[in-house]
Formats: sequence, structure tokens, C-alpha cells
Amino acid sequence: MAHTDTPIASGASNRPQTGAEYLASLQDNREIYIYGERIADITKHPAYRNSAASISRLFDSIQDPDDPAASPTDTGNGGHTHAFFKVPRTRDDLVASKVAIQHWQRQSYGWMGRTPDYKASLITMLGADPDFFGEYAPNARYWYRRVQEELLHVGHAIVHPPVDRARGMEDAKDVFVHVDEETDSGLIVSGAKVVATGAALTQYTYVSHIGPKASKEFALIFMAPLHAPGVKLYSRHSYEFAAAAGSSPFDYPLSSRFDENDAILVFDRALIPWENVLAYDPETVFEFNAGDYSWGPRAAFQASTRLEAKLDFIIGLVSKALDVTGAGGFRGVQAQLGELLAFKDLVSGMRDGMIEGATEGFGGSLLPNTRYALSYAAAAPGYYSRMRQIIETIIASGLIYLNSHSSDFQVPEIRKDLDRFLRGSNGLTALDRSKVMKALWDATGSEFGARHELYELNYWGQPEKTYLDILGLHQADGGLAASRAYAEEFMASYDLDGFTDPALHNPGAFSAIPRANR
Ligand SMILES: Cc1cc2nc3c(=O)[nH]c(=O)nc-3n(C[C@H](O)[C@H](O)[C@H](O)COP(=O)(O)OP(=O)(O)OC[C@H]3O[C@@H](n4cnc5c(N)ncnc54)[C@H](O)[C@@H]3O)c2cc1C
Repeated sequence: MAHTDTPIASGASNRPQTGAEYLASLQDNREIYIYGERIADITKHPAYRNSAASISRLFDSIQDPDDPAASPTDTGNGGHTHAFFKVPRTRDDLVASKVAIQHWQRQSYGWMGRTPDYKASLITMLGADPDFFGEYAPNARYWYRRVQEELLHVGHAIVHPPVDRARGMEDAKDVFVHVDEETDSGLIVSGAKVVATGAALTQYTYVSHIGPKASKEFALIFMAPLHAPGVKLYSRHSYEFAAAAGSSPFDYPLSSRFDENDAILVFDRALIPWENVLAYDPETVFEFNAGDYSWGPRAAFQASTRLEAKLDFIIGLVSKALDVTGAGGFRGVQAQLGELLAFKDLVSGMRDGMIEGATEGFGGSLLPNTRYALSYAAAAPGYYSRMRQIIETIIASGLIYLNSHSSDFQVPEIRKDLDRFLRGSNGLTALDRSKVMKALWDATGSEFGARHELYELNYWGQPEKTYLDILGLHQADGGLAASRAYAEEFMASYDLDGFTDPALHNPGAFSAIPRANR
């Protein structure tokens, strides 16, 4: 299986791609549709251009081997990469990964869930034990090396579309990704994936079946370049486009630059060359996603570090918004701001617990602690919704007591009234109010903000399933049995006759209950 793709970082063989090289690679005639037409160049289209530019800046911030995210490669090319793109072997490696993820996430203030480091959670694991992939082991080695050396932007599409959920997969074969045909050059694949967040901005998509063991035609894992014939993306409505067409960056500062379009990914008899196939049998696919080979804890490690940045940003805005409304001095309001801070600290603490309690993973890698990873993934969505509720409670009408557009401030007769009636508290001006509140509205109340709650709730799978996984983990590793034994130890210290522990005092004659009833 010979790999024939041209490296993206064509300028040098031992450094990650630059922002300009990344943007140029997106101009590859990929088939993306929005608003009734095919996009000619997503780096210039108003639905995508600022989000693409936001991703490109990440690559520029890691060109120097001394940049905070940078770390020497382990592939032998003598270059450097992002620390999270290497198989971790020690706790120091995980700490370096944390610092590298933080460095990238703070550049998008935590609002881009699908920056390249998200998929590094998984792709890196291809390098931990490539032989796991059997006949496709050379492919696993190849993709590990390439993604690490060039810092490729890979998206993922694993969940099947929400169709015929209560029926067998066979019933939705017209919709779900499956193999149509095996040929000498590869697999011919058709079908859709639920959504591939940010896929239009990626260079490759990692596609896998996930869930119960599937029959062979569904049981595959592969990499697909976005420009491959037969690969199509149908974009959802673009918040970036809406902000450009009907508003302004001042009014929608997040929608305008960090919108990761959740597009529907379709394969229409696309040829997946054998060198892009990583698995094609029910056992391997199931094991890689669900067994000891699971990459999930790494994804939770990255996602919690991303959420940490997002919460830091939102809390900063909320605190400033309270200065605007003047409600920040009330005790109840202060307690709720404290609750938001506790949420942020919980997320950081769970992530650090993932490092502290890391365990040996496959191929001698160090896996972030699975219990903390799952607990983070299950609990964070509920806290996130609670956060939105708190903001709507303590900022209240402040979120909506706003003028329509930045241009209002440029019209003197409107400005006069805005300056008077929309002034802030504590000496803050109408412009101060507008800038803070519009950013907070975009974060929590706009279509972009509401989609983020949906994202936090679902990107991992719904919490009910994750809580069941946590239960299964504690049943399997003896954790639940230990809790039961602990409770039983306590219950053994008393019986119908009172305390069995001689150090404790039974009521005896002191009891007012009649002797027969004691
Ligand atoms: C904003 C956003 C971005 C996303 N990005 C991506 C992406 O980039 N790549 C990707 O692969 N996926 C992505 N997803 C999909 C995401 O992983 C799923 O939404 C999530 O796993 C939940 O699955 P579902 O949406 O199919 O819901 P379902 O599984 O259909 O669940 C809907 C409801 O039905 C219940 N239910 C479903 N099946 C059963 C059953 N067998 N028994 C009992 N109850 C059942 C569930 O408990 C739930 O209440 C994204 C989702 C969102 C919302």
C-alpha cells in the first residue's frame, strides 16, 4: 500500500504547516454546499472565511520550536510538533500536552471545539500500538507520522444520522455509511454521517462506525481527504454569514469568527484507497472505540482544557456585565458568580486529576485517568446549562436592553439618546454596555450561543450513556464493590442490641423507650 499524497507543508520537511499553507490547502475544489449553491473557495466565502482564518492563526503560533505548544517530534524527522500530537509516555508529557492545548485554546477563547488538537486525541493513538490494526498497521504508522509532522487538521464523523434509531442498522442502509463494493484499489463507500463539526475547515476526515458491533459492511475506519471525488458537505445555516450579512463584528463578535459549521457529510460512491483504510472488520472497530484501546480519555482531556478557556472567558464577561447593570453587589448575585467560578475550578481540577491519576494505556502509552475523564464528560453539560440559567438570572434584561447595531452609535441623534438612556452603572458608558452585553449575548443567547449548549450536551454522546459507562467501570474494577463494603463496614458496627463497638455507648438505662421495645 503506497501512500501518494503530497505533504501540505511543502516549504520544509521538518516543521508544521503555516497558516498560509493551511489556507491554500483548503482551496482544493472540495464539494461544499450552502444556501442553494456550491462554494467556490471557502477561505473567501462569508460563511467560512473568518473561521478558517481563526484556525490558520494556530499554525502560525507554533512555527518556532520555542513556542509554548511546541515539542520535538518522535517520528525521526528532527522537527517539532504540538505536544498533544505525540504518544505520551510520562506525566511530564501530559503536562506538556496540557500547556500546548491551553496555548491553542486561549486563542479562540475556547469557542472552537474542533481545532486540530481535538482529533489529535485519537490520531495520536494510531502511533501507540500500530500493530493493533493488523494488515493496516503500515497505514496507522503513516497517518500518525503525517498528522504529527505536518499538524494536519483532521475532523471526525463517527455517529450515524438520527434515522430509524429504534431499528436495526440494516433498515437505514440507504442513509448510513457502508461499503458498496470492494475493488483492487480500495473500498467504494456510500452514506451519510450525522454531522461533521468544522469539517469544511479540515484537510481530512476520520470516519468510523461507533456503537454496537456492526456487520462488516458498516464496520470500517478510514481517512478521507475533503477534496476526494464523491465526498460532499451540506452546511447548516452559517452564523458567520448571518453576522456579516445582517449585523457586524461589534454586534456578534463570536459568531463572526468562531463558527464551526456542523455540516452533514455525504459519501456518494467515494473511493477510499486501501492506504487510507485503518480497519475493516467488526472486532477491530469495536475494540478501538470501546475496549482497552479507547481514545476517549484523551478526548475528555482536550475538551476539558478547551472548556476551561471558554469558562474563563465567559466568567470575565459576566463579571464585567455586572459592573454595567450595577447588580454585582447583591449577595445572591455574588453567590451565583461564585457558582460559575466553582464550575471552572471543577473542570480544571478534573483535568488535572486526569494527569495525576493517569494509567498505562495500550502500547505503553499513558492514558489520562478514565474515571475523571468520564465524570467530566457526563457532568459538564449539566453545569453548562446551569451556567446559562445563572447568566439569564443575574444579568436578566441587561442581555436585551441593547441597541440594534454598531451603526446606531455613528448617528448623532440616536447616539445622544443611547449615551443617556443606555449608559452603564459605575461611570460606564453606553458604548461600554453595548460592547460587553453584545459579546455576552453572542456567547449565551444568540443562535451561536444556543448551539454551544447543544454542542456541550451532545458532542460526547448524551450524559445518560456516559453515566452508564461510569457505572460499568466501577462494577468492572471493583469500585462499586468497595463502596458497598465500606457501607457494610459501617452497618456492622451496630445491630438490634445497639453498638457492637465497645468504645461507643449504648442508651441502656438512659433510654426512655419501654424495655420490651428497646
Ligand atoms: C452541535 C453538535 C455537533 C456534533 N458534532 C459531531 C461531529 O463532529 N462528529 C460526530 O460524529 N458527531 C457529532 N455530533 C453528534 C453527537 O455525537 C450526537 O449528537 C450524540 O452522540 C447523541 O447522539 P444522537 O444525536 O444520535 O442522539 P440519539 O442517540 O438519537 O438520542 C436521542 C434520544 O434518544 C434516546 N435513545 C437513543 N437510542 C436509544 C436506545 N437504544 N435506547 C433508549 N434510548 C435511546 C437517547 O437517550 C436520547 O434521549 C454532534 C452533535 C451536535 C449536537
